[in-house]
Amino acid sequence: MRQMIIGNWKMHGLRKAGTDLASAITTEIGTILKERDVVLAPPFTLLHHLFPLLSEHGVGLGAQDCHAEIEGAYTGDISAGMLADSGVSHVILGHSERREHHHEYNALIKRKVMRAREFGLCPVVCVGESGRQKEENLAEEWLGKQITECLPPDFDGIVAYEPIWAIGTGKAATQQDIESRLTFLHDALARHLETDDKSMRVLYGGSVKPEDAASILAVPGVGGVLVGGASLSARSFLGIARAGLSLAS
Ligand SMILES: O=C[C@H](O)COP(=O)(O)O
Repeated sequence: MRQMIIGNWKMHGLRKAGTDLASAITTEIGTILKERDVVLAPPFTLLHHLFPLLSEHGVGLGAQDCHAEIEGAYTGDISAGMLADSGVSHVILGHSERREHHHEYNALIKRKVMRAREFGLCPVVCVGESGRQKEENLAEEWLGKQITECLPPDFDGIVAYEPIWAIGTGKAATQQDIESRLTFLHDALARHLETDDKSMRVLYGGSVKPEDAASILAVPGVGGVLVGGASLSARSFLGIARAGLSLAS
């Protein structure tokens, strides 16, 4: 399975800075794309603007959320159809920052996942436990619930394991922690989707940096990484995207 590297810019990037960042990344992405898939998820305001550049270089365009309804009186919201119309291929759903600041819950995320599929978008569904749940040994119960409640039975998208305690803290989970959680998630997915196929892409996200990317990407079962802060610099994002690859320059 090809690994996927997604850069989630979150609420960063005015037009000039975003264009410069995307240009610096696409200029050097060619050899990386021979071995890995790369998606950039800028803020909504840059989607339409960056689509031509990214598509010309084979980089996917990701959004950071969509509404669960097709259209309607939802001031400030963006529909899955609008994303598809702007060239978006992937949409991040259920990120812990959306769950926290926009009170998103599993049943709503599931509706968004189904809507995204309806419009041909690949959902990247985030799951992850809090520090407290980890300490109290409740992580697996929580992750299992997120899998069964967020994903429809015919789910064919991507899951991103993002422990909340690792996001934006500068301290990624250990290789052992990632491996054991990913084993759990692959099993939970197979049970929920009633399949023996455990090759679904499950990404890791949470303080991934160029210096530890190779070891994270080498963990068995890791389908790639979802990168936040380090995706805001071309140098660090490219460092992560090429980590562990033996690329002829
Ligand atoms: O979507 C990305 C994750 O929230 C990780 O963010 P981070 O790399 O800044 O910790």
